[in-house]
Amino acid sequence: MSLPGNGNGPAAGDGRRKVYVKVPASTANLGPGFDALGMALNLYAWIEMGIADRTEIRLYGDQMEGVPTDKSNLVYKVAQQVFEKAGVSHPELDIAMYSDIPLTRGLGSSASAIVGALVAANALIGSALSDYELFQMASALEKHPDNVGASLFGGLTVAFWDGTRAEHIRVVPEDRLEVLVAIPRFQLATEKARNVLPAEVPMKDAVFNIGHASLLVAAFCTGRYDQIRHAMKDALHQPYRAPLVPGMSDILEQAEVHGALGIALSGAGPTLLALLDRESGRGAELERFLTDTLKLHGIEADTMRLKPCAEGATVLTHFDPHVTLIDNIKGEVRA
Ligand SMILES: Nc1ncnc2c1ncn2[C@@H]1O[C@H](COP(=O)(O)OP(=O)(O)OP(=O)(O)O)[C@@H](O)[C@H]1O
Ligand SMILES: N[C@@H](CCO)C(=O)O
Repeated sequence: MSLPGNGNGPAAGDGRRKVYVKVPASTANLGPGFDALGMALNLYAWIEMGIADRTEIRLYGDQMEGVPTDKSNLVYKVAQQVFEKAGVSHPELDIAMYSDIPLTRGLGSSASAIVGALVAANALIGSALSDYELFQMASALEKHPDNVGASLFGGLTVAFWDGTRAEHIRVVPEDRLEVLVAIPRFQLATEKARNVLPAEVPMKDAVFNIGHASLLVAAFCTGRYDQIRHAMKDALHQPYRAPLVPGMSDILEQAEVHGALGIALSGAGPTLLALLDRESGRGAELERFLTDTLKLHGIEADTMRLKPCAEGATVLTHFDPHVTLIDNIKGEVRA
């Protein structure tokens, strides 16, 4: 993380209650589990929220460029939905947010904002809504349950949303599973990456994905990581999205030769996400392969070594309302 220095806005010193939420990034689909599988990652955003006389929204970190600071902000709007559902009114909010999750890259930034806002607003009103209700709201807002399920509950989530209800089961991957992401230095909005998908798919492709997604879940549940290379294949979205990410097809074809247990487009992209066995010792080779291949296709990318995160969004009780959000986070990182 790269935290800014001090002087990032006023400390919460008016004596009113503030709540703090830490929410993980997420990767969706994991190849074949389109709109169904999600995994929380140890890359985070933090939200501070309090009731105020006048709305103020402060955004910190390198990842917030272009995000509005008025009442059109997603966090503000989602918080209002929580209050409305709970039958209370708090039109003015003091919100601060710091995020290490890159925007519009396929690492669930919008889901982190939605989930962080839901959990923070709910905490502010004494947890009037259940986690199940928050999950229904999150899935309806994001229009698919994969990223929001992972950010809310942590671990690997297997979920559906049928347009009116969402259900999920959480599985915690073993410790030896590591994640390597290559994040191209360009943004790809989910909306754009969904618009290239066909409205209908051949039955054989649907059957292909049901088998592969099912095998992938079974591989996670049983620790049969040798099956991930076979299971993490997709016929429903990656073939259509490949032209949006130059180099992606070569990477999907060859990453296992360079040490990946499996590889996929992360969410709607453009990030590519490889799973690794910690004991393989091949992380550096794989990292080179990913960045070199993207570079061959004219794409600069940054890599991050991550891990699955077992915990979902968490209300932090140890943050001090008398210092800034940034100072609280710095304290947490040091702790
Ligand atoms: N902290 C935030 N506050 C307000 N809005 C945000 C925040 N983070 C993300 N967003 C909104 O979400 C948009 C990005 O959502 P999008 O679904 O395109 O990408 P993503 O969530 O990063 O990727 P993916 O869904 O593929 O994992 C941003 O352009 C912004 O409008
Ligand atoms: N399942 C979604 C995740 C992106 O938010 C997609 O692939 O479009």
